[in-house]
Amino acid sequence: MENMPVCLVNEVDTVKGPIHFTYSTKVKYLQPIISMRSLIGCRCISVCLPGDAGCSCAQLNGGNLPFCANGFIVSRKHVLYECNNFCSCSINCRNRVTQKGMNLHLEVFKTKDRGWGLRSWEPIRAGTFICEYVGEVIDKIKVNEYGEEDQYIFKGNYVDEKTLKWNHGPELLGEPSINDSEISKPLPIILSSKNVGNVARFINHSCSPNIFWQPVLHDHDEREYPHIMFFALKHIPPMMELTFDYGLSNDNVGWSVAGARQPKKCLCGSPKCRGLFG
Ligand SMILES: C[S@@+](CC[C@H](N)C(=O)[O-])C[C@H]1O[C@@H](n2cnc3c(N)ncnc32)[C@H](O)[C@@H]1O
Repeated sequence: MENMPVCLVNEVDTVKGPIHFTYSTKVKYLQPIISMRSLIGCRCISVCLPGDAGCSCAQLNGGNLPFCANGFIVSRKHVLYECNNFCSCSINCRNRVTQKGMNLHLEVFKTKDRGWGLRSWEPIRAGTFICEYVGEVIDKIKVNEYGEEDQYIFKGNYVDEKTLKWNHGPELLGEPSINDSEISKPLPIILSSKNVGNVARFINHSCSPNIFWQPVLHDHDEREYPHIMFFALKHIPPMMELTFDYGLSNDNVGWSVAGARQPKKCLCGSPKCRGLFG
């Protein structure tokens, strides 16, 4: 179903594979995409160019394009707009990255103490698109019903647009971070990949993560329901586990929250481990 096959490897015990779930490359929304607000296309010929005042997609991204020519993300936004079906630019436009799907040889592997995890056969450069968090959108009203037992819930916090710096995400350019805890708000979208999901459901938490998520719109314009796309925060050697920071719901630190109602004991092994996550 993916551009590249995904391997499943267990060198730790005799378990054959994860508990059954339906693999999907598409988010299951509460309503069909066709009934959602649609994006407006740009009028660029061939490809969009950075800094083009006439490109409406660049304007939606604050006046510039969020990807460099070879597809690495160079700016983080509250929501990032890719070019879409209504744009006149070609599929080769640099502002079409995540919509093309994942392009890495990823492997789901059994960790010693944290269930299954995800890693890549190839080295990954900082800023590379990795994969989307695919799941079923959960009705906010019903989240308590789901949340209790569901370790595959994705909930995120985002930083207010006014305070979001161009290079927000300290390790992307090696600058100090701003204190998220005082200014982060919950992202409206909540996803569960318990029953329907993709490789992203196997990404474990780390207090020193090597990937981050970014909300992206490319096939509808409902800002409340962006796609959650993962990118490399730093250069990642082959076979190193891919991890993101689930955050800690109690004190709102970090960008995202996943897991059970109560924070869990963290086994990430980082020297900067906070001890708990979720
Ligand atoms: C979204 S799932 C990740 C995939 C999961 N390891 C599996 O086997 O399906 C989240 C769950 O993985 C485990 N987990 C993830 N990161 C962990 C960490 N740093 N320490 C301990 N357990 C972790 C916890 O059980 C958590 O609720």
